[in-house]
Amino acid sequence: MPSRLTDAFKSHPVHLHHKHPDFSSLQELPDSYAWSAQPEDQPSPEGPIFSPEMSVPIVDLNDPNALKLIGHACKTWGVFQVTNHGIPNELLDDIETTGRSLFNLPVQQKLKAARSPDGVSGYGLARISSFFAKLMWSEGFTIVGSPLEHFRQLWPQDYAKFCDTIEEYETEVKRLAGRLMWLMLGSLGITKADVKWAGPKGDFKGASAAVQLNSYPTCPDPDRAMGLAAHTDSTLLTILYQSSTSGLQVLKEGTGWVTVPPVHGALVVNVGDLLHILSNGLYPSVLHRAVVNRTRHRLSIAYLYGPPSSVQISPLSRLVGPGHPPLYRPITWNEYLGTKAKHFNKALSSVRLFSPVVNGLVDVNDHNAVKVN
Ligand SMILES: C=C1C[C@]23C[C@@]1(O)CC[C@H]2[C@@]12CCC[C@@](C)(C(=O)O1)[C@H]2[C@@H]3C(=O)O
Ligand SMILES: O=C(O)CCC(=O)C(=O)O
Ligand SMILES: [Fe+2]
Repeated sequence: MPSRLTDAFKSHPVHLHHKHPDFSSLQELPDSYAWSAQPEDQPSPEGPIFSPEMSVPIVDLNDPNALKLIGHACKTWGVFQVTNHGIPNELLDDIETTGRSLFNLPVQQKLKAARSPDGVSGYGLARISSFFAKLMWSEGFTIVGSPLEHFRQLWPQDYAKFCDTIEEYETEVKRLAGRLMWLMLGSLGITKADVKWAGPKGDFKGASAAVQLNSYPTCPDPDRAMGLAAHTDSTLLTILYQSSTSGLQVLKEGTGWVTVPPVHGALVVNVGDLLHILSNGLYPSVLHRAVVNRTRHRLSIAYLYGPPSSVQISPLSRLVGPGHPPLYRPITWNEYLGTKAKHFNKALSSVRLFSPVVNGLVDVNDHNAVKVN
């Protein structure tokens, strides 16, 4: 039987020994949450620099040039924002309300739907927490497929309306993800005939995905705290709704951390590790993180989109040839998630066929796991 996304961590359970925090009771930042500043976090002596080249591109999907603009954004940034994407603002408001209702529940209630160490779905700390000595100022809730089972535990009387919202969002965002896949692949000259696992209609019907609700409560000392530590996503692509509070930052080579400002109704799309592999390294899987703030409880909703979980992903043959050897070995999404659970930010280099140093190639995705303290 082919494996499912829900089986991804069966052989790589992630044990988090941290207590689940009640953020609202913390008036001061406990030492366990105090991250020391990294050199790249220091403000530049000239102050913040703003210019169009320094901003994550915004692409209007109705623009006749969208394909080209997306290709350029993927190559230079690995991330862009989209407008006119077809997901109604009312649905974005509804999913934000659902997320807020969930995270506003008492901790003991949320823990009724806790994610198990070898499971994917449920409430808990970010999976990558186990790689860091310090705790992140956030909590998350992961949903794969139907949220029914967990939502019944959270709201025994009231779960139906919340389930409907999530399911409606999953339908809409899945359609958008398929459309974005063809725009991102199309910008590399890839056609439907090149990607057999996208299905006969090219609709990525068997794709797997997770909805990740992230909550970043108000923080008494935001400059020393970290919402979600720097990471790349183990996906083909991720679609993020970051509501109206900023917090998402992406690392731009040569510039440093760049804030992605919330644009009303826009969604952030980033290249994930598996699209980096498919593109044979042409599109970087962008390193990103979330910072927190003193006065606003920030919510973000990520749609983590990947291939059917047992399809072998490898550099597309059209992008491989003399002078362009395949840079990565084939790997399934489930196997890759296991590799990420073990190696975190070194997961991509662990599936790389050629060492970037030995071959004189610079791998923009050769990030080291940044352990703080
Ligand atoms: C499919 C998945 C990707 C993810 C692990 C997960 O099973 C569901 C949660 C995802 C997430 C969201 C926050 C950041 C991240 C690194 C994490 O800890 O959980 C990603 C994982 C990932 O992309 O590797
Ligand atoms: O909250 C954010 O802005 C980032 C969330 C994120 O990176 C993720 O869920 O993978
Ligand atoms: Fe992410």
